[in-house]
Amino acid sequence: MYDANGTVSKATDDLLALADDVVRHTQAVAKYLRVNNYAQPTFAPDSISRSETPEYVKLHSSLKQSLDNLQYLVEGPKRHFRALYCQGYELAAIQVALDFNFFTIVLAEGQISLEELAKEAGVDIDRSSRIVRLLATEFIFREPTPGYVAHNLSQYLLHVDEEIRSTLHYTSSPTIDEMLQAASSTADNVRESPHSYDSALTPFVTRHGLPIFEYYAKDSQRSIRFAKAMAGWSKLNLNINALKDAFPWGNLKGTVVDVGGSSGKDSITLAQQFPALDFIVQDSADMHAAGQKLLTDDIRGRVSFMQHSFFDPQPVGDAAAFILGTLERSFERGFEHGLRQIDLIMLVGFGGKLRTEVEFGALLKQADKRFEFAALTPRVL
Ligand SMILES: C[S@@+](CC[C@H](N)C(=O)[O-])C[C@H]1O[C@@H](n2cnc3c(N)ncnc32)[C@H](O)[C@@H]1O
Repeated sequence: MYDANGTVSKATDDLLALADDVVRHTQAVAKYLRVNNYAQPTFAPDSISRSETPEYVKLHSSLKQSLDNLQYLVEGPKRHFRALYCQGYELAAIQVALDFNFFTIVLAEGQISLEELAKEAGVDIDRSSRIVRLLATEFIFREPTPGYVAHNLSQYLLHVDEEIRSTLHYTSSPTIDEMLQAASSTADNVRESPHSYDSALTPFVTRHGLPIFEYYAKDSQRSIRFAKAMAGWSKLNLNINALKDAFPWGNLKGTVVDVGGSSGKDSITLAQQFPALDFIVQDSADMHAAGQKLLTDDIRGRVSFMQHSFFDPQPVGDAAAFILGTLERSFERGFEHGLRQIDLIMLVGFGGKLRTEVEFGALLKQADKRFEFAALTPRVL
C-alpha cells in the first residue's frame, strides 16, 4: 500500500502488518487523549468534538491512512467501486432529508415514529422510511425500535448547528441547485473547453449559466445561505488553533483587512483572541448581513464590514495585514484526500485551483511586487 510519499510500500503490503499499524496508531491516539485530559471519543450522541491540536491532527492522519489502506486491501477494487458508485445516491437521500427538514424534525433527544416524521415532513411514509434507513447506515439516524427514528451522532450535529446544515445544503440540495449540480457538469465543461479553463467558464457556469458570485448577487436568500455555509465549512475544516498560531497576531497593532471574508468568521475568531486588533471584513452586502448576526458584544466595536470588490483598488491603505481567506496549504500525504477534494471544488465553482506555498507566493508577486508573503495558514486538516 502507500507510504507517506505516495509510493507503494512493501512493509505494509500485508493484511496483518496493516492491522498492527492500525492498533499502534489507535494506541497513540488514545494515549495522547489520556495524557492531555481529552475525553475519549464514544458513540454517545453528543460526543462530537475532537481535539484540533496539530499533534492530534497528525496522529489522526496516520491512523486514518492505515485504516484506509487496510479497508482497501480487505475490500479490493470491486467493492471499492461499488461503494464509490453509490455515494451519489446517499447524497440524494441527504438532499431529501435537508429539503424536507428531517434534521430539525428528529429532535436531539428521544425518538419519533416514522409516521409522525413523514407527516411533519409532508412526505409519504414509504419514501421517508427508506431515506432514514439508508442514512442510518451512515451514522446519521438510528432506528432504536422498529418504526421509530432517533438521532445519531451526525444527526445531532446537524440538528444543533445551522451553519453546518447550511454547508451540507448548499453542497447537495437540488432545490437551491448549486455545487452538486455544477459538479455533475464538470465533464461537459471540460468538453466545452478541453485544453484550458478560467474563472469565466467554470462547470458552475456550464450548469447555471453565470459565474457563482453573480448567481448569488441575484438571489439574496441563497447568498445568505452561502455565507452560513462558509461559516459551517470553517467549522468542518479549519484548525482554528493553526490559524491563531500561524502568524504572530499578538505582535501586530492596527487594522487587519479580511479580503473576501464572507461573514467574517475568521476575523471574529481572531478578534476574540487578540484585543489589540481591529478587523475590516470586505465582501458583498449579503455576506455582511449574515456576519452581523455572528458578532458578540465583546468584539462588536472591533469587527466592521465593508462592501468592497477585490477587483477594485484597495481603499484601506494602512492595514497591518491582509487575510486572503481561501489559502490552502501545500499537500501532505495524510491530508491529501481532503485537499484534492478542495482542489476540485475550486475548479467547479471558481475555475481556480489549490496552490502550494511557492505558487501562492508567485501569484501575490504577480499581483503586486510590493506584497510580502507573511504566512500560509493550515486551513484544511
Ligand atoms: C470561498 S469564500 C471564502 C470565505 C472566507 N474567506 C473563508 O476562507 O472561509 C469566497 C468569498 O469571496 C467573496 N467574493 C467573491 N467575489 C468577490 C469580490 N469580487 N470582491 C470581494 N469578495 C468577493 C464571496 O462572496 C465569498 O464570501
